[in-house]
Amino acid sequence: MPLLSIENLCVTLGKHRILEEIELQVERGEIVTLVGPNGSGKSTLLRSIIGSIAPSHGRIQREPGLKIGYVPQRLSLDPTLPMTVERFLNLPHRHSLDAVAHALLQAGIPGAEVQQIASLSGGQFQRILLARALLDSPDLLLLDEATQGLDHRGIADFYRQIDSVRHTLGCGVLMVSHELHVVMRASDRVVCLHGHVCCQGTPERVMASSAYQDLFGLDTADVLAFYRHDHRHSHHHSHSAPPMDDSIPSHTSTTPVSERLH
Ligand SMILES: Nc1ncnc2c1ncn2[C@@H]1O[C@H](COP(=O)(O)OP(=O)(O)OP(=O)(O)O)[C@@H](O)[C@H]1O
Repeated sequence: MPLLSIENLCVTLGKHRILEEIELQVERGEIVTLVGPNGSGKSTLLRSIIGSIAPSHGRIQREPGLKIGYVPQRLSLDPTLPMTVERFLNLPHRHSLDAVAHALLQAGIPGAEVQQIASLSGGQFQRILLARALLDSPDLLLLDEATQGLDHRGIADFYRQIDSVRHTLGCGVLMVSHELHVVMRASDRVVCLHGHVCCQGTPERVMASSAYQDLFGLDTADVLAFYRHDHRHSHHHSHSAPPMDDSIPSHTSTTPVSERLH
């Protein structure tokens, strides 16, 4: 049984139908990324999965006992409020010192317990949010644009951490991202959303689909070229600096693309 199975999900907010007939599954150990233009319903879908938005139709089946870790798109804290990382991670429930230390390690920011939240950089704070989501060893990790505001290196590091976490925990990952270049390297499967699922499948197949190209336009060719650049070969550099390779190993899932054109 998949960790998560969504069938014919429809969501209406106010008078507007935001999501239409969504079909989606996430298996243990896979990274699935939702891409789509602004307002296409990505956050709404994640919020439906965590149960904060009720579907108007369809169903969301979770593996029995499924533990979900969620990194929201935005979390603003009052910067004048003195609060250590440890205290923040113990809200709303207390965790053991060991559990906090372990989550920080898994999130790639070990030993940050005593730091003040207000003193953290954007990238460090994103890792604290990731640590918070990892505290209960989730079976499914949901990330809503967790890398927004990070620079190129920070984004690559963050996705590398996610890849490591899914191997260590064996969890499934469903994430929303606008960073198409990185997404295509970091995901096993990509789901292109525009109110409905336009297409889904392996990154390369999704990028080659006309539904995806209609949504993302001409830039697609560049992304595809980037993705196809095979980093298993070696680079020859004439200088001693390390190669500028922020890539995350691509995966070889053979999931076929499914496509619906509207
Ligand atoms: N509580 C709400 N009531 C009414 N409409 C809402 C509500 N929340 C979101 N919407 C609308 O639902 C649509 C989808 O929003 P959502 O945040 O899911 O999109 P998104 O794909 O995550 O966008 P972005 O990439 O900009 O974050 C938008 O048109 C938004 O205005």
